Amino acid sequence: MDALLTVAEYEAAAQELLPPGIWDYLSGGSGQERTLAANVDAFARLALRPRFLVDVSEPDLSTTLLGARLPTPIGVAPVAYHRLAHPEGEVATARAASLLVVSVFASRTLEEIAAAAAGPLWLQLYWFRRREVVTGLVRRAEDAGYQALVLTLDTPRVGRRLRDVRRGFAIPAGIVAPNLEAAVMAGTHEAVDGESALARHSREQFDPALRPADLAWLCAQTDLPVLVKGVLTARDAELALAHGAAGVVVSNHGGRQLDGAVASVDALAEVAAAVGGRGPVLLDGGVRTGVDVLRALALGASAVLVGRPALWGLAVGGESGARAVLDILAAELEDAMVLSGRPRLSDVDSSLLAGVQRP
Ligand SMILES: Cc1cc2nc3c(=O)[nH]c(=O)nc-3n(C[C@H](O)[C@H](O)[C@H](O)COP(=O)(O)O)c2cc1C
Ligand SMILES: O=C(O)C(=O)c1ccccc1
Repeated sequence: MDALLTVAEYEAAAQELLPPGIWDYLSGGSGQERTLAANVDAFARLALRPRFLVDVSEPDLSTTLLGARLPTPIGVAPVAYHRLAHPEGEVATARAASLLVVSVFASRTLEEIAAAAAGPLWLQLYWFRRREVVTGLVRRAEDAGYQALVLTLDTPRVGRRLRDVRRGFAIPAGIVAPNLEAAVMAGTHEAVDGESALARHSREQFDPALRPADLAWLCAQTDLPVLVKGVLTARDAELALAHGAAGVVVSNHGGRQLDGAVASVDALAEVAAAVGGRGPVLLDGGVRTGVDVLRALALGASAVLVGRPALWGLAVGGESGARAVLDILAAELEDAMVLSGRPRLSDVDSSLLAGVQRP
């Protein structure tokens, strides 16, 4: 087989390899999948304005995020159950990633992942009704050396993902979320009529009454920085920072929650302006090339996260497949920085984009 050269080629190879039900869970979105498609399409509409007569002989992709030096501004978004893609699951991803946001629904323990990790780990949390589940995870993350927490705001319940509803999707027996006690996980393996097992589970276990005061309470439980994920408006960025958040992840959950929500890259400039340098602004959703990474940085992102692309790499080749996908994105980003006359990330701003208001 010829080497796979693009994320799109990994996507096609992963689809060949994975059972259809797992493929649909990983790749699908909610509703008509309009936001899923919009995330990718919105990037393609952002045209670049290269400049020349700039010394681009030493491109530098490195950056600092929450005090940690990273070789590239590309991390892995929190995705549940990496063992759906590969038996080693998150341990393989952690070896490949320079920044991994571990899902609270990870299929390996926080400690196993920490022992394997090549770079910083952050732990993503949902707002469980049983608050002691949240605080217990915060303690474990601190003890295992995780460097930040990420509270996902966009999931008061799991969205209607019609592919999963039609298949009666449930997590296969044998793949578990070992960081959550069995009582909290009840029902995730049983198909139900008219709803995916995860959607039903989320209605039972997630507290949909999450308010700003709860975010402030979570921040007070820990010295770790707490980022909020799922921000699409200046209003929510401001509220979150005012209640203790250290940064935000601009995201629509990869088009899996509110179908019709704005493409994440189209929400980025508004959110970055509201944050105004008070903390990092990450973006996820639809990043499929290094040029997409550059576009997000130009609109104010401090770094980007990729969700599905990492899982496609994992499905194709475990640790080395995940690494290959991240290496493709980094190589494409370097190429785009050199060819656009922006050899350092500090050179990347909105002057790179056609038709974007410049300060
Ligand atoms: C299979 C799958 C599982 C996910 N699980 C979680 C999760 O447990 N927690 C979370 O905050 N986001 C979760 N997400 C959303 C991702 O963190 C991220 O927002 C999204 O995948 C980014 O879009 P992309 O896949 O286009 O890169 C999941 C996404 C996918 C595809
Ligand atoms: O599938 C998802 O996108 C997700 O966020 C989730 C929610 C609950 C359990 C597992 C994953």
